[in-house]
Amino acid sequence: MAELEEEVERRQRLGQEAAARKALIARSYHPVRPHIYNTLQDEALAPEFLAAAEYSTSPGADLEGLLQRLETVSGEKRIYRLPVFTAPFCQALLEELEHFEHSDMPKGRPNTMNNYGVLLHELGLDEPLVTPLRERFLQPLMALLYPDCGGGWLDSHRAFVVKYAPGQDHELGCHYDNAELTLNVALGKAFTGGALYFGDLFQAPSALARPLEVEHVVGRGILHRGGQLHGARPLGTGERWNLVVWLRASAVRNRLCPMCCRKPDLVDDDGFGDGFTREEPTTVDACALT
Ligand SMILES: O=C(O)CCC(=O)C(=O)O
Ligand SMILES: [Fe+2]
Repeated sequence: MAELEEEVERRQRLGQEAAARKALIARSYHPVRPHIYNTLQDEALAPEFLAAAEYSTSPGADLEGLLQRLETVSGEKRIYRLPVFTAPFCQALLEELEHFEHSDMPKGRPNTMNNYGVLLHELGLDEPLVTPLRERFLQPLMALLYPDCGGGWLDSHRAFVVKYAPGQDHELGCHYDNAELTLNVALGKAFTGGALYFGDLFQAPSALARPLEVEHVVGRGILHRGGQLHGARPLGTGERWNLVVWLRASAVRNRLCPMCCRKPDLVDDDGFGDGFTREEPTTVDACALT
């Protein structure tokens, strides 16, 4: 019980501590690639990603048409893949993240399973990079791919970078995300191993019976439902940095918390918090299992 109480208190402090780190970083951190902090430009995005997003916003766009513009990794598990950023943008983002990692700035870690990596909102990258990525590009794509999981109702996110390297974290246990939908982009560097494995939705009876192995491809992003059980195999060689964006739809999660599967009991928090809102939920067609 004491351990549990301590964990509850730790989680209650997270929002305030993150806000304090963000303020300190904004005051004293000097980026090495300042252009990363400018508003996201189309030039940073892979042509395939731009084309898929543009198609998704065009009149008459449908799922079948979109599926011709991206790779279906598993139709049954509804896992898809497509290039997201250009190689030079991946490189610049990696250089910036590595520079920050080596700085003496305070760092909030992505979650209890990752001891390295960075929370993008603490670095000040939410407003210029992740929010436009979600609103302009991911939302139309996700609305066609996952209309039943809030894909058309995304209104917040939690974005972070996970890092695996020799002597640091090297694998990730099986889990489901605190997200309706997830984008996971392999930024680099060069590595072997580290494949993702996917089971079924976590509510399914034998959800991890026959996992599907999915190798990362540098520059490409994997799209999946947050509730799909998954983990990362051990890193072989090299260093792996991935950008993970947990996408949230308050219209879905306000009704049922995706972590505890109960009606949420809310407390105030800073920023996006965990993506819940106090507004009357919009009516969406969501399946309780997704
Ligand atoms: O290591 C990876 O690429 C997966 C990361 C992940 O699933 C997560 O952070 O939620
Ligand atoms: Fe995950």
